[in-house]
Amino acid sequence: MADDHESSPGPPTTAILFGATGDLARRKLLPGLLHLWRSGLLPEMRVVGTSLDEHDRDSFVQLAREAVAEFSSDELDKDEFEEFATLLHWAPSGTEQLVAAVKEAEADCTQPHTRLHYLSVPPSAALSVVHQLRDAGLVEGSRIVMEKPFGTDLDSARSLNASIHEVFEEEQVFRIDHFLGKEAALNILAFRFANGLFEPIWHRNFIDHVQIDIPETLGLEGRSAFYEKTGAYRDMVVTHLFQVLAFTAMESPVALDPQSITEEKYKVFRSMLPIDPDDVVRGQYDGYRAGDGVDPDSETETFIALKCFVDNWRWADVPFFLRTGKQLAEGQRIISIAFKEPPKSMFPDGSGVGEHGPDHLTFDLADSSKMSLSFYGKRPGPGFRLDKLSMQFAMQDTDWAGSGLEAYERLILEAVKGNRTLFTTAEGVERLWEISADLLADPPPVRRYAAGSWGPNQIHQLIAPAAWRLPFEREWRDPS
Ligand SMILES: NC(=O)C1=CN([C@@H]2O[C@H](COP(=O)(O)OP(=O)(O)OC[C@H]3O[C@@H](n4cnc5c(N)ncnc54)[C@H](OP(=O)(O)O)[C@@H]3O)[C@@H](O)[C@H]2O)C=CC1
Ligand SMILES: O=C1O[C@H](COP(=O)(O)O)[C@@H](O)[C@H](O)[C@H]1O
Repeated sequence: MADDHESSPGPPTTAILFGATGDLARRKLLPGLLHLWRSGLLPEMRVVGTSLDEHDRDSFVQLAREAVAEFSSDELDKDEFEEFATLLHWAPSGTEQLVAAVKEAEADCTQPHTRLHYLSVPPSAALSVVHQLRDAGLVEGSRIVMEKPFGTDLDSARSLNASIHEVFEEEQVFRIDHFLGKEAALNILAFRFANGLFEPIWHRNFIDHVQIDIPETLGLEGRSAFYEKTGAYRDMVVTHLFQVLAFTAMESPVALDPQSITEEKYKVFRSMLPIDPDDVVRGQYDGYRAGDGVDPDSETETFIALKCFVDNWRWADVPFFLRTGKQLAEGQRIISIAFKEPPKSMFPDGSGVGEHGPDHLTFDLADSSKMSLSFYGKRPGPGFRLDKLSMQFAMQDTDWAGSGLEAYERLILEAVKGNRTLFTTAEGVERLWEISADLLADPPPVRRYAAGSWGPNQIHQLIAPAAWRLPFEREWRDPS
């Protein structure tokens, strides 16, 4: 990342999209590839789509046209679709058909293309695709993007990694976690390591606790059969929330390069204590069991809140509270760092100090980054009455508004360039399953919660005497 700035174009690329008719491909990958091509970041591109569906080139182009019309946020991308369509090819299922389609796609190319195999398929299909690529002779010099979840526990993750390594070198494997491609997540690194202000207080002497809170309002429309085997812990925590935790907790990397960042993240994972099932609240929203493909007695959690610890010199005894779930009251993605209260207060009882929780710093991981520093200040007027005030920053309010790449676009570009900085490694993934073993073996009971609520009541005991920062007492200020 340091040498190869993201604004430089990637090499000529053939993106081979397995699962090209699926939800992720339609919502993110096809619009993202079009955007990368149109913006000149992947100017020499071919796309080969494939899935188990019966398609040909024309019907695939039509599917991509509809996907772009529905999901692309950039009107110009929509306008230029027809030219992009000439770069699309379809491979009917079968190894020979795949080889033929890649050959056809690259027939008019004047330079060698980097082949990027994107496995946007259900986890159960991933290994068969890996073996198909081996049989098709499409492994050498290529890169492979693997979607989460990477296994369902330690044994399955080890076995999946071992099987992948029989075909691909680890350097060719890009395990994607799209939260690591979010502009706002990367801004945590900038904020922490490009400024002198906060890093000196970024540890247990000054920080009381950390919250990583990602409630979602959406339910499981069309995904309940997949989700029933996955649940909130595997879908969100062992993936996105722990990765975000690593960015928040890691030591300063030696450089902005894959090895340095990966080393520091892995040190965080190694320092994490095993998740104690007594520190976990699981929930399931009313109505989940009626979903297609869901067991009527399902114990799958659609909500999880937990307390965990990074047991190193910087963070020993500082609780990290994580929460995420479906069908909750609000959709938010925040990290909130709560500072310790002053040891003594000169302010008399009733002055308001501490009444609204600790002073804290909040990062909003929404597509356009926001940050807020909440602190106590004096209310204007007679006497000495204190209230919570805040300094807020919104990227949307700068000249850079709208110039970022969407997370999948950034990660596809980095994978094509062979830059592994923002991807997870086999050992990192395995360590996260290792600390999850006690919880997976002995999960606490699933408690019901009403759709549209904030989850089961037990979440308040989990975090007491602190309180969840969400729902916010005050809204983010509208920058405009
Ligand atoms: N959807 C999302 O928002 C996110 C998804 N992911 C991950 O992305 C992956 C895909 O998810 P999603 O798009 O939602 O799933 P879908 O079920 O919507 O799509 C899966 C796609 O894979 C195809 N497929 C299934 N088996 C094979 C196979 N053996 N060879 C080739 N293609 C195959 C399906 O084809 P057919 O329809 O013909 O069966 C379909 O096109 C999963 O690993 C998921 O965990 C990760 C983050 C977010
Ligand atoms: O990977 C996943 O992420 C989404 C949330 O991602 P976002 O970028 O839309 O916030 C989540 O809804 C989904 O269940 C999960 O599989």
